[in-house]
This record gives sequence, structure tokens and C-alpha cells, in this order.
Amino acid sequence: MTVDVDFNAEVAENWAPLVTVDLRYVEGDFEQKRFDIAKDLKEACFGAGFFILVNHGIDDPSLMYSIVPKVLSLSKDEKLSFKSTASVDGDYTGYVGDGSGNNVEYYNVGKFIPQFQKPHPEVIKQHYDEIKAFSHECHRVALQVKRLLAIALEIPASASHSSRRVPGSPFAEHYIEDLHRLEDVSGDHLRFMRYPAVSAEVDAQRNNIRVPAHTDYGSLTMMFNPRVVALQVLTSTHWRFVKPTPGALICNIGDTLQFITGNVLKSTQHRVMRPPGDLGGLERHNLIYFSRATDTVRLGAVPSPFVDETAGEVGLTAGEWVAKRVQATTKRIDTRTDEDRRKAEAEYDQLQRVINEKQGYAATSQL
Ligand SMILES: O=C(O)CCC(=O)C(=O)O
Ligand SMILES: [Fe+2]
Repeated sequence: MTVDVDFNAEVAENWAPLVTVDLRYVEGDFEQKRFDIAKDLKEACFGAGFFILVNHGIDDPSLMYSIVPKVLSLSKDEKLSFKSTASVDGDYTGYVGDGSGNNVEYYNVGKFIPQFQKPHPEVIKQHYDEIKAFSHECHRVALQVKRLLAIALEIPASASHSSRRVPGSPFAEHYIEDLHRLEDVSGDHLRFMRYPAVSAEVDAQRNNIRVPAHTDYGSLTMMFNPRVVALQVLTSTHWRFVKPTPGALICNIGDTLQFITGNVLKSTQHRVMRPPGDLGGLERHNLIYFSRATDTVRLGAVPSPFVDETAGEVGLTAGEWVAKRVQATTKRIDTRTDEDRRKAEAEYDQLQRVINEKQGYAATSQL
């Protein structure tokens, strides 16, 4: 898909001001470099909660992007036969949408561990090994970001198990990484996402909002630079579009990291709009990796001079929080009656409010 990017001047002047984090020297024997990168990340995550990640080393995502229209152009019956059971049990893997092709829809591929082994459509099976390798690359980069976050948060080396100490480092660099092990049960998934082309009239009826304001539920979200502009980030009281950066990942912090840092890392609200200007009539695709903490991780504070020890505790595990939010999200799609829809909306809003209020936003609907 090639898109002539033609933004109107108003959009171009109001891009969200996001920090770029460059991972070029993150690996190897570059402790000082690593600390410098962590400084950039700190500025981004203590502030906007969103950042642009470059030199991440993940292969070109073209093959993965080519799966989006294939898996989401299956027949309604076929898509619904792979429907996620999220509204019942919080398992987000599989197809999410109404099957019609007229609304936002996605296919989530979960972790490659027995708990998430499921039947898949032919096109996913055909590329299964590539999807697995790609997802593992995403997981590896997500861990690099978490190592940098542990440095940014100055988690003291004394908090490490001895086998995980980094010689000479004053910080427990692997502390947050270790809450996200590849082999553990968690809701990590790679998402193939499609926004169908919608007429200006239909979009106008919902104030041009295609995905309402929300925060993400897990730890870190990494988007493979969707080319069609539509994502907006809330920066103080202004919604601003995110400018595409070829080859980069658009990343944001999720609720889990906000909880375990007592709101120091920001799970920032964002939403998806009708693309501006000439882009409005285009179908939009997105490829997203959602990184999540191991289900059993408690949402308590990490040791850090920046974190109030008592702030994070909400009496839930990361898995319980994510499952609640995923259930509330998908129930809104699955409800049949107006009454059920109202209930589902209320449940969803109540959970979203927990996060917003910790950042001083009373309610999303007030924005
Ligand atoms: O498509 C996008 O740009 C953002 C999607 C999103 O926010 C989400 O799936 O959580
Ligand atoms: Fe999101």
C-alpha cells in the first residue's frame, strides 16, 4: 500500500511533540550509552507516556502488514468462527469485531506457549513461523525498553537477585524485564488491525472518533508506524495527531507500568480519528505488539527513589487487571440489548476512570 501523505497545514503544525528514543547502542558494553538512552526515555515516559523508537533492529514489517487485509477479508462466518472469548474469560487472542467488515476489527495472535495454542485461519497458519519469529523480536525489544526503564527509575542494584546483577551497575537493570518473561503466561499479542474506509457522513455522526479515548492495559504498546495518520495523543488538554516516522515504532506506556510505578510512568490516553484531509477516505491498517507483565505479577510499587511505595497497590495482579479491562472492552461489542450495552459502557468507564484519576483527569468524557 502506498499512500501520498497530504496533511493539511493545521495538522502538520499540531503534531504531538514526542521524544525520539534511539536504541542503536543499547546492547553490548556501552553502559554510559545505555544511561544516556535511559535519560531520553525517562523524559518521554515520565512526561507524554508516548515516544518514537528508532534503530530498534526489528525486521521490515511488510510481510506482517500484508497479513492484515488477508486475515480480515475472510467471510463474516469464518472470522466469527475464530472469535476471541475475551468477553467471557479475558483471553484476547483470536478475532475481535462484528464480522461485518464495516467497523474496526482485528486479529490477535497470542504468545507461543501451550495456553494460547488455538486453531487459526489458513493465512495465519501459512505464516505461523514468521509471525512467531517477528513476535519474539518484538518481545526482545520490549525487554530492552524495560531495562532502560529500570535505569530511568534508578531501581537499586540491591533489589536484584544476585544472578541478575549487572556487574558495576548501580541499578537492578533486569528488574522490570524479569516481570515479563517470554515463557510466562501473559497477554502479550501481535495485533493485525483494520479500519475500513468510512464515508465522511458516517464518521461525522460520531464526531469523527473511530476508537474512543482510552489507555492501554498492559505494559508497553509498540505500533509499526501506521502510514495513515489517525492516532491522537492527549497532551495536557489537547489532542494531537502522531506524525508517522518511517521505520520507527510508536510506543506507549500501559496501565500496568503506571500502577507499579505509582503513576510516575504515564499510561496516556489516546484515540483514533477519521484520518485528516485527503486521507479520510482511506482504509487504514495497523500492526501492533502489546507487551504485558506475567499474569501473576502483583500491581505493587517497584523499589525506586521516584516511586511512592504505597501508591501502586490495588490488590490485583497484572493478569487480573488486564482481564477485567479486556472483558469490559469486548462486552461492549458483544452486547445485544441497549440495557446490556449501557451496563458494559458503565463497567468500562469505571475501570478507565481508575487510571485517569491517578493522572488528575476526572473522566474521559469530560475532555
Ligand atoms: O490504531 C491506532 O493507531 C491505535 C490503536 C489503539 O489504540 C489500540 O488498539 O489500543
Ligand atoms: Fe490503544
